Amino acid sequence: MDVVTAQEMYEWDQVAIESSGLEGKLLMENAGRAVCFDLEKKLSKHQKIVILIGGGNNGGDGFVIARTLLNLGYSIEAWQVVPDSKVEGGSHFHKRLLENSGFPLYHLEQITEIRESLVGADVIIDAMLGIGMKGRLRGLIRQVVALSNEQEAFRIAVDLPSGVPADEGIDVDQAFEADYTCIIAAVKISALVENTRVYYGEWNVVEIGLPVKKLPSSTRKVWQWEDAKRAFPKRRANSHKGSHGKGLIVGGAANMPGSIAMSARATLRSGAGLLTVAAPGSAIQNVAPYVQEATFLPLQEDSGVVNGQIDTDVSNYDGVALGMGMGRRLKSHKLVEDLVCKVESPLLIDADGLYQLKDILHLVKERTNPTVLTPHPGEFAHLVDQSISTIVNAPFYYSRKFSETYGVYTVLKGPVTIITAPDGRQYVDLTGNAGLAKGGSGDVLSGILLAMMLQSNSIMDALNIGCMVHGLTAEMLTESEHSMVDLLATDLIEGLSQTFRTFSF
Ligand SMILES: NC(=O)C1=CN([C@@H]2O[C@H](COP(=O)(O)OP(=O)(O)OC[C@H]3O[C@@H](n4cnc5c(N)ncnc54)[C@H](OP(=O)(O)O)[C@@H]3O)[C@@H](O)[C@H]2O)[C@@H](O)CC1
Ligand SMILES: [K+]
Repeated sequence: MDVVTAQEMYEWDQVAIESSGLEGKLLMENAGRAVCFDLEKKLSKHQKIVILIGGGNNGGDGFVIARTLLNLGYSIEAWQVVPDSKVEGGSHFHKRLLENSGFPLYHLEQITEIRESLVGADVIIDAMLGIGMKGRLRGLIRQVVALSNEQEAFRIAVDLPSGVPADEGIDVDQAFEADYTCIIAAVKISALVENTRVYYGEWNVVEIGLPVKKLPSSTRKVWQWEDAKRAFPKRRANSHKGSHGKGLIVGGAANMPGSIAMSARATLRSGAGLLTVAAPGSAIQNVAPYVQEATFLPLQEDSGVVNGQIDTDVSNYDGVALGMGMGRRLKSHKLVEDLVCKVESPLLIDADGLYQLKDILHLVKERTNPTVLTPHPGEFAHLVDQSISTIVNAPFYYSRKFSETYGVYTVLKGPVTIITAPDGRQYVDLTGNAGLAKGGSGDVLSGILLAMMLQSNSIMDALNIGCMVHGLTAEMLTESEHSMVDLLATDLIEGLSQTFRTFSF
């Protein structure tokens, strides 16, 4: 499933029209009909449905939707909310088709004319503005949006809720608050970004007949079940413990043994062949009983906190994860720097390890082996010197810029997790739920990611599968024995078995 900006969407439409001869009017017919067939599962013929139609091509879709639903016998009141002079091209063609089919079309000139209809509506469909919206909502459409939002009716948006831009990083002061959005052809970035995704409600993407083979390939995609099926590492019947990677986890502190213990147990539960945990000796005694399958390496410590370099040869490992539960004391800085320079296998850095990284990003950039950073928005904001709100409102831009600048894989965690490769390719993970918004779930994720990195030939596949496994486990557990309230990070680890059973492709 592709994720596009407004400009990319226009380019797709252009390719469709120019290279395959698909006329704009036909595309609009396809789009409108695809939306109707998707909406049929949400609508009933007893409902009073008001459809609001704007002047651009989004409005053009609206004329097709009104005509198709009327033909199907739905009770539709169609309102054109802009003057006739604004309805041009394909939209004008479909407006005439609606009228020539013998259906009424109401013209809105003042907000008071539509009040009664909106108050009495069971469903309001917004086909006023799509990817062509610019700036803040204005004029009569702004009033219509405000009045629609006050109603009890079920609100549906076509392609985008009016008032929401397609792109990220743009403030919204008012927009149609949809319960459901039927997105046309490809997910628009704003459906995945914190300040705008709330306006979409639930959403689905409909196919409209674009010539997929001719379209420029998108560098942003939603990671889906079929992707996991293709990429999930297979365990061969004749494999042994060495076939599934030898991992090292470095972190922990005497007063926080839980973090590294959870990471380690999650790594083991996710199929790693062998695991060593390097932590201050005072932490190991509390970690060991929880991960009996691991071996341990005591680190130099000072009052329960790592202090100094690592003495062991780290070239023996196939993958290293660093930082969980290590604390932010200056003493641990040397260890982080040491590992960034010495680790020749893929290196994942999380949590407190990220905190120590800001001054040594130039060393990260010099690494020739893959580096994976797994920040939440707060940690990422600290790394890139931006505010958290700037990051969460333009996460695609900032994570791509960061990954490209430092040559790292970035897993920007959140309700929507964005995974970016050093070459700028991005995948979005939509699994998981609010049950994960708890201390420890990040530690579990790091453990799963390390295990996947040990078992896969592709870091990008490993990260995407790991995020999906983590999110699906939360979903499965909250559908069965747990709720989002009580779910703990440790429950996730024990729930992994259930998820991996469904991954036995
Ligand atoms: N391209 C294709 O072939 C296909 C496109 N498709 C569909 O077309 C949509 C894109 O259509 P689009 O490009 O016509 O833009 P659109 O979203 O209708 O907006 C333009 C209108 O908005 C108005 N307006 C702008 N800002 C405003 C504001 N702040 N406040 C108020 N008004 C504002 C602007 O008015 P003006 O600025 O001219 O006064 C103009 O009237 C896309 O989302 C999808 O639904 C599908 O059918 C598949 C084929
Ligand atoms: K719309």
